[in-house]
Amino acid sequence: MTTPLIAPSILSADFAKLGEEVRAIDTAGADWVHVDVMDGHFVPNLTIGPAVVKALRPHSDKPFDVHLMVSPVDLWLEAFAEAGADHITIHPEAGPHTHRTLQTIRSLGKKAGVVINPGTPENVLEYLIDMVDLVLVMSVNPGFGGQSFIDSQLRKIEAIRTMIDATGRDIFLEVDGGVDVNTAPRCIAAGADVLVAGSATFKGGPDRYAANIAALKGKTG
Ligand SMILES: O=C(CO)[C@@H](O)[C@H](O)COP(=O)(O)O
Ligand SMILES: [Co+2]
Repeated sequence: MTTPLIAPSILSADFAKLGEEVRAIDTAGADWVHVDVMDGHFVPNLTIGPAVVKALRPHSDKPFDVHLMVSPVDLWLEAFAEAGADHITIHPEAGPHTHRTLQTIRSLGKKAGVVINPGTPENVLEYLIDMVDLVLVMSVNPGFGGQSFIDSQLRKIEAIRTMIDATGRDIFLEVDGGVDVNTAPRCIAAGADVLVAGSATFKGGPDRYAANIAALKGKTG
């Protein structure tokens, strides 16, 4: 089975020592650093802004995968790009002109991604796929870490894998929410190549991060 890239969500890190936590997951084998940005309006939770991303940037050379759960989203693209985001992913529900939003992200020199909520069908990608470098399938409703994986999203991952393969381009297919050692292999079998994992990475504290990430990659120690 393909070895996935692992993107720990720092939403599950110790917020009192975020720089240290980012360094710890980097050393432990994280491939990307997933940053959940929530505005208390698009989703019922409030997290971090561009100043925190900028402060964390020197702590790792790994790509910063910034998941914007913010509406309206366009106002924030430049600030997160300048703060050091490498990937910026947006929800189509978070602004009136998704295609233009993706154009803007790319014009800022960043990889652009669309995030598909559990209740949103994959056909939202039909006229956007030429504009994306990654697709992020939410396997929980956005807003919180530690929720249970929604099984129905596996069928969506399979459908999006077929859509991506038909483009002939390299587009990452990422899954976010409730990913653990049990659900990870199912996501990979369905066609995912990047797994976001918050609780499953950070559980047990820093001494466990390397083993947790290895287990998500399907490598037993
Ligand atoms: O975007 C989100 C939640 O909105 C995620 O990135 C979660 O933070 C993942 O947490 P776990 O489900 O892996 O604990
Ligand atoms: Co996320």
